[in-house]
Amino acid sequence: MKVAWAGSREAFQVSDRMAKLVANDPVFEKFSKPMLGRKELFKNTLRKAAYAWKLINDLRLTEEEAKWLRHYIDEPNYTDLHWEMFVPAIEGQGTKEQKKKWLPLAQTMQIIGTYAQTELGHGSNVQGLETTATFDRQTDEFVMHSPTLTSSKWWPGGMAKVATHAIVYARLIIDGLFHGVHGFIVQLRSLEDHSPLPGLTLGDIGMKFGHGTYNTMDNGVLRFDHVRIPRNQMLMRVSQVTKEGKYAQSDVPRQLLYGTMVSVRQTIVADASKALSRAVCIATRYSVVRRQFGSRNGGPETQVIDYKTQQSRLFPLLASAYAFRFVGEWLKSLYIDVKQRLEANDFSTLPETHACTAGLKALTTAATADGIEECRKLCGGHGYLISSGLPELFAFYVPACSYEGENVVMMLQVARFLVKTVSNLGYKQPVGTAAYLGRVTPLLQNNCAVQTAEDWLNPDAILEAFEARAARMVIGCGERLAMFENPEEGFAELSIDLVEASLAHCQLITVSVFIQKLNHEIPGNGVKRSLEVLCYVYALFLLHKHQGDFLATGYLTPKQASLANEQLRTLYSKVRPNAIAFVDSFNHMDHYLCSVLGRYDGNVYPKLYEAAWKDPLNDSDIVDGIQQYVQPILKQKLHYAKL
Ligand SMILES: CC/C=C\C/C=C\C/C=C\C/C=C\C/C=C\C/C=C\C=C\C(=O)SCCNC(=O)CCNC(=O)[C@H](O)C(C)(C)COP(=O)(O)OP(=O)(O)OC[C@H]1O[C@@H](n2cnc3c(N)ncnc32)[C@H](O)[C@@H]1OP(=O)(O)O
Ligand SMILES: Cc1cc2nc3c(=O)[nH]c(=O)nc-3n(C[C@H](O)[C@H](O)[C@H](O)COP(=O)(O)OP(=O)(O)OC[C@H]3O[C@@H](n4cnc5c(N)ncnc54)[C@H](O)[C@@H]3O)c2cc1C
Repeated sequence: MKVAWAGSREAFQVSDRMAKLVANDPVFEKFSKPMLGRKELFKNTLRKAAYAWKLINDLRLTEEEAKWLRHYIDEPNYTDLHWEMFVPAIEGQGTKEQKKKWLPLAQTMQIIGTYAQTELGHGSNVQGLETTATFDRQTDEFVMHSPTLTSSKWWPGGMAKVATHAIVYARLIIDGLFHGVHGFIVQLRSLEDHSPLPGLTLGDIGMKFGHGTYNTMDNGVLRFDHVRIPRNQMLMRVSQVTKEGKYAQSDVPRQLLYGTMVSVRQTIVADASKALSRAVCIATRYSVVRRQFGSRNGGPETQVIDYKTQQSRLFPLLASAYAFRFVGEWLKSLYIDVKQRLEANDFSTLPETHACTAGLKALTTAATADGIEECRKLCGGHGYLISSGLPELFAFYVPACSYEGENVVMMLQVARFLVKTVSNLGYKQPVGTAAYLGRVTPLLQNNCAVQTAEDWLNPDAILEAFEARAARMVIGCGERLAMFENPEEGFAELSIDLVEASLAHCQLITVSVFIQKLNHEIPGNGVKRSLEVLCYVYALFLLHKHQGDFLATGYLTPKQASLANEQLRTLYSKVRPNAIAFVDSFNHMDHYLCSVLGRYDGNVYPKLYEAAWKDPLNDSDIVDGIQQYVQPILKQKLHYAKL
């Protein structure tokens, strides 16, 4: 199962080696992080990042190994933006010459980059960005300027204190004419003494949610006061500006300017299963250790994992972790394919890839963020302790619902893709993830054939149910949209339904990828049978949760919906004996989990007790402030009524 989770034996070995490397090195200790102040926390992260870079070079780690190493170090920092956004932006949007000049500098970290798109006033609406890049023909330069307070760049990671360079997105202006938003490579700091270059105001935007997690990152603010950069620092694969000030667009579609976001959204989907599996691992192990009620004749109480209600909250999350792992793997291969096509100037699959990355990013991050919080509740009161590992994980994870495309905004992008697909149905056969929309007639006419709970243990029945629900919701939206004279007005009016239809479409993708995975790639019958159980749990849990959609679209009868729920309860009993094996298969080490409740050895209570004594408040019996503020109250002998 560890191999099935990792994707291959080689993938398992690489990640396992890196997990052990990090866990066994005292530099990467992280248990004391929540006790550090901001400055110490930040410096500590800089130290770890520098040490990691040294390891990567000394041990000659491959790109894959280096990614895993950074993952297990488990502290967001400037290198994430450098590797995940700055470098890919140059790769995807730079010309050959630009790549030749900038990539070697970035790949050896002689320069450190960030991605400066969002502004104080605009994040989702990229076309609304206000920063200007005005071409000056006399000097062959762009003048970068922040004309308003709301045009201040706001959020870019690593920008406040570390990055030497940034890809800055700004409105291109030539001779007073606006030519849309483009990316520019801008140097921010001196490579000699790290001071901000003249004309730039740079700072940190302040503390963020949680304590020890995202505050290791220096998210920054940046303002330009007429800062000049050479013309050849505009990323020019999509559009070019000549030294005469002529603006030209190549055959490459403008959407490629958004290409870096497609790449990172894909990574975010692949990473969702890491965060969810981590929370599920903690909650499952603890649910086996924790006992409440049910003791008879002085015997042990019941393990809380044996309560059906605990199972009904925990096991769907376990199944979701596996579903997200497989859909992440699938999306990665879709992305690798589109990347190769884009390099060869084939842009045909970009719209579908954009819809998949946007929608699955929204689906997986929302479910993971909610799932982590559910795991905290599944651990009762102890889940609220930092030493459970869950509060910090939650604080680290929740911004994923906002960054790289706010989730609702992303679902609306999926909706645009679906509406377009439906309106083209007469003359363009949909392919890939939208292929089912080409079979609307049977999907709209046929109803579910399930008659017994057992009948739900059938991938075809499940797939058809999810296809019919998505098709009926999408087509329904399409029909209502057609009644509006102004399509944009209609889209806005129906946006709530469109977001729900997009979710149905994305859930269909996750369910069908899980089913495909079972059909083709699982080594070992035992592993395959166990994963089948999780696949059914995932699908029937979604069906139960969204049964309103399945019933309202008329595909299911109430009886069939209740048979699905009956089968789901039976499936929980099949998951129970393997629950620990399922979470051990994630291969999460204690160092990575950083959780007393989720320890591999299950030795929870002594370690919980021990961890409490490490709190700085327990350094002495009488702490600072007691004599000054508590003792006087005790000694005054005043009755509150007399105050
Ligand atoms: C603990 C951690 C430890 C270690 C980590 C270790 C390793 C790290 C590993 C991974 C890192 C992973 C995650 C990162 C971690 C943290 C986050 C850090 C950084 C975060 C960065 C950011 O957030 S950067 C800013 C991101 N901003 C956004 O996402 C903005 C969202 N808005 C948009 O995308 C667009 O503006 C819009 C799509 C909403 C609308 O665009 P608009 O210009 O108005 O265009 P439309 O008219 O709607 O569309 C025009 C057509 O273009 C199509 N389109 C839109 N977007 C794309 C696209 N991306 N690709 C292709 N096509 C696109 C659209 O569909 C339209 O097409 P038509 O055919 O209909 O014309
Ligand atoms: C931790 C973190 C790190 C980040 N790092 C970076 C970075 O490195 N570089 C960078 O450039 N940016 C970064 N960002 C910024 C991030 O990309 C934006 O915050 C994100 O894209 C959301 O945009 P917004 O803040 O403008 O949200 P808004 O769009 O203002 O969202 C507010 C609300 O409005 C709703 N809404 C907006 N538009 C619509 C619409 N058309 N229809 C319906 N509802 C709508 C949203 O659903 C949401 O509920 C980071 C953000 C965070 C939290």
